[in-house]
Amino acid sequence: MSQWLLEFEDVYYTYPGMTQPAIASLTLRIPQGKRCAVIGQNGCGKTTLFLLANGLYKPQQGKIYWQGKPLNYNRQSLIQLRQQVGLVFQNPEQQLIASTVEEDISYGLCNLGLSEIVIAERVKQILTQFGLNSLATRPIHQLSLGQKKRVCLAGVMVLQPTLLLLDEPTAYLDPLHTRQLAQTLTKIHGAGTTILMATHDLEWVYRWADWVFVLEQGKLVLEGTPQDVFTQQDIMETLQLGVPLAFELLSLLDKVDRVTMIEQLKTKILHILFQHL
Ligand SMILES: Nc1ncnc2c1ncn2[C@@H]1O[C@H](COP(=O)(O)OP(=O)(O)OP(=O)(O)O)[C@@H](O)[C@H]1O
Repeated sequence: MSQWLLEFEDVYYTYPGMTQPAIASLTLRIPQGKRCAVIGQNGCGKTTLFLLANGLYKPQQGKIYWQGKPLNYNRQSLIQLRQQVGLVFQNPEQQLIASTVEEDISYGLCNLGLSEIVIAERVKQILTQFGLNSLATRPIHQLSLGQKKRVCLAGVMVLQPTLLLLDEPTAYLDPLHTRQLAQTLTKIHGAGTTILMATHDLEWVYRWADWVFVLEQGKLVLEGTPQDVFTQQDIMETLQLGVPLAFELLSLLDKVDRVTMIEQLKTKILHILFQHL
């Protein structure tokens, strides 16, 4: 099997009525088994990339391949693709459609034509796995935002996707729920799912990702390990993205020679901290 799960080859996508493409000449390959992050300024095309990746949008030019085969846009192929490429939207309100938690989680399984017994079993397992048992029969509108986000992730993971796409999953989460999400994603990745996350949280990217894609105006401008990408500090500053504070402070240690005084180091660290305010 190819080492690439999903491949974009010179893809263009322009929204109806718009003149500028949201995705332009995009060539990008998602490596199997990795924790990938896609970063870039607001409006650089991250969400559009995801909507193309699971076939909700069709490129006007270029090709997208899933496991080496070009995407097919007939109904049956798209149902299969969306089971394998799970997308968690940034805003849970766009994703949650049923009235209760367990109904919502079972919705996607019903589309796969599974028996009621299998569906009930899979829903039960995922409710337990995501700590949602006490909320199973709760109306969706009564949940907190953090709980809704967890239900969205459970509703996608119940389909056992090969690739999980997460659009800004840490947005609006408090530190506790951000840590819980990190633990959940570690388990999901450990069980064999490749993950691609869009985020503005560079500290998270630095600690979490194996591979980073940097987009600008719908194009891939940089990719590599977090270390490789953030070492291109000039490019990251030109793109107005900057680099993670942790990276910058740790890089400082590499530059310090033995004779540099501690006081000088402290001054430099304070200077960097102020730049990150
Ligand atoms: N429905 C739409 N109709 C027209 N233009 C759109 C639509 N959705 C997005 N766009 C435009 O497409 C471009 C890419 O938007 P997209 O939402 O993919 O960016 P993004 O990187 O996800 O942004 P953010 O970080 O703010 O979530 C932007 O210029 C945006 O204005």
